[in-house]
Amino acid sequence: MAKLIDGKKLAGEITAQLTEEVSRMKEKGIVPGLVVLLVGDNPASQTYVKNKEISAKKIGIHSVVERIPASITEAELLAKIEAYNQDETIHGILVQLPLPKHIDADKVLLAIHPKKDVDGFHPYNMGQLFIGSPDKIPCTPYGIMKMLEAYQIEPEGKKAVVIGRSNIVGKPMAQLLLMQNATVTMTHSRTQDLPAVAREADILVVAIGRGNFVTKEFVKPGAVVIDVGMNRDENGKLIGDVKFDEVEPVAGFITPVPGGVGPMTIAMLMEQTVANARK
Ligand SMILES: NC(=O)C1=CN([C@@H]2O[C@H](COP(=O)(O)OP(=O)(O)OC[C@H]3O[C@@H](n4cnc5c(N)ncnc54)[C@H](OP(=O)(O)O)[C@@H]3O)[C@@H](O)[C@H]2O)C=CC1
Ligand SMILES: Nc1nc(=O)c2c([nH]1)NC[C@@H]1CN(c3ccc(C(=O)N[C@@H](CCC(=O)O)C(=O)O)cc3)C=[N+]21
Repeated sequence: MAKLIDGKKLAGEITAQLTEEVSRMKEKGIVPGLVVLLVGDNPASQTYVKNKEISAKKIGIHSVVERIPASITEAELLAKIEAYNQDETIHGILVQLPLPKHIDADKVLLAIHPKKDVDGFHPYNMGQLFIGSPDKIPCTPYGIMKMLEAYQIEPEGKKAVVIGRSNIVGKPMAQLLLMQNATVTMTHSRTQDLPAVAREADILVVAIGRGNFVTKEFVKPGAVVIDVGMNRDENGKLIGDVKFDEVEPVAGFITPVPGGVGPMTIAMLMEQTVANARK
């Protein structure tokens, strides 16, 4: 049976440390501030934003959530971002993705000041990551690296396979594993014989967005399986991309959904916001 990687517990420990640190910062008159801009009423986004709000409150981060109607124009949204770029009480700006179709997400991410880009999605921060000197790191892959570290899983020399090549998860994930000297294979929807490729992995990271897609045929016995997926089944229950009950007996380590990668993503967002206020 696989050992469970408890993201929720680890995120709780990180949150507790941040809470202490923020109370010390407040004695010096510093209050970390985070703004989340949520455009439209994507129900999935609402849950994430709610969890971020709860976590920020717990830590003592000044948290602003702007719920903006989908009818906002691109120019109006860019103006809001510019105002937060100038606002000294705000150390982190996050624009929840996806955005409505009439708004160019690339333009929006480019408008966030790289120093306040606690998501690590700005092309400057992405570039820094890919040349090997990161400052802000995309929170989901960053949280995954923290989980590996906490469970003493050493990527060096291991074969890592990443399924999914999005800018927010798959690509930065592969880069972080590469920086830790793993031998990394990136796979996607055009990969031929994906189960055979995945079966080579000592560390398998799955970020596809299809419930229960990864079955035991994808997993080498003893492998570390990290499930990024957040999907709803026919009953509305939250499920990962990995068929947990089937893979768990084969894997060496596995992350659950919920309680795995999700809480760590939020913890890293808080960490990068506090780090910014510290500077
Ligand atoms: N827990 C967390 O904190 C987070 C969870 N998520 C979740 O992770 C999942 C992935 O998110 P994200 O990276 O944004 O997704 P995207 O939809 O942006 O990308 C999905 C990737 O999966 C690949 N893919 C799709 N179908 C297959 C297939 N049948 N075989 C192989 N590869 C496939 C796509 O390939 P191609 O490029 O060829 O189209 C693409 O590269 C979602 O469930 C999302 O909700 C996302 C962010 C944070
Ligand atoms: N600019 C931007 N940055 C993001 O980081 C970002 C985004 N846009 N868009 C959407 C994805 C998704 N995402 C999640 C974060 C936390 C949970 C999370 O807290 N999950 C919990 C509970 C979920 C629940 O119970 O509903 C868990 O897995 O245990 C999930 C998903 C961040 N994303």
